[in-house]
Amino acid sequence: MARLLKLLKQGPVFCAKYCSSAMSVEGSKKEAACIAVENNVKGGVIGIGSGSTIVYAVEKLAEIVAEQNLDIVCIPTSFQARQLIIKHGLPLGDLETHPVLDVCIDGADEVDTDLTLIKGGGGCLLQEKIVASCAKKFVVIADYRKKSNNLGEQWTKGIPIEVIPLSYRCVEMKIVSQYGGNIDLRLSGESKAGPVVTDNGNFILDWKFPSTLDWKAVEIFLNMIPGVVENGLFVNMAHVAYFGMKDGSVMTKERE
Ligand SMILES: O=C[C@H](O)[C@H](O)[C@H](O)COP(=O)(O)O
Repeated sequence: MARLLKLLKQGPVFCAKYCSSAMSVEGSKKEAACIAVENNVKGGVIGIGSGSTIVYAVEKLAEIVAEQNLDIVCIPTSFQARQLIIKHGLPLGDLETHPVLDVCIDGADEVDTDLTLIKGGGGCLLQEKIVASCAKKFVVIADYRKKSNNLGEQWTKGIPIEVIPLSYRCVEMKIVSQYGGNIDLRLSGESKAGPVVTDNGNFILDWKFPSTLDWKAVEIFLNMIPGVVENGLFVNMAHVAYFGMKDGSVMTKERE
């Protein structure tokens, strides 16, 4: 109890839930997702992110919509998100009919102390960034492995960059000549020979950057390269992050 009281006094970083048992990664994703949905969904237009953590958020959303008879519309950020919404019988909308969202909830690959994010580990960064940019509130849900002091400490696969296929070599060269590091074209692996093709028909480059950089400047630089469609840096977008911690607590961090 003393520990809980201490956590509650930590300003914008506080413990929303506490229990003493050790938590698995999946358990911590679920805790973060459930608390985030409980605290941020009151009805309205909801952006649904992509990845494994959002699955728990959609389950919780379906539960509270049924319990409280909430009036919502869900806007997907990917093929996967659309399928999740349909699977749970939630109302499906799009940005054409709902260009302003009340809240968007999504996972992240890494979250630094400024709530700058790396996203796109699952290749969905483009639609995720579009949908999040239309939301009045962008809520991030993540397990404890995603929380870091500096980007690159936890997520070592690099910043995903979605590119028009014919441009990928030129984009690689321009990034490396400006900032260094190294870049891999993301490949499909065993499921198919050749590159990953995104929901939008593009390729993904994964840029292992050499050091901590001015992320806003990097984001702008990347998006100015002809052929780049979007990059996985989300700067000044997240309003709040919920981290499921190893001890079963959920830590909340608001953007200052
Ligand atoms: O492209 C994928 C998305 O950006 C995901 O939100 C991100 O990779 C986090 O996914 P997960 O919740 O599976 O860790």
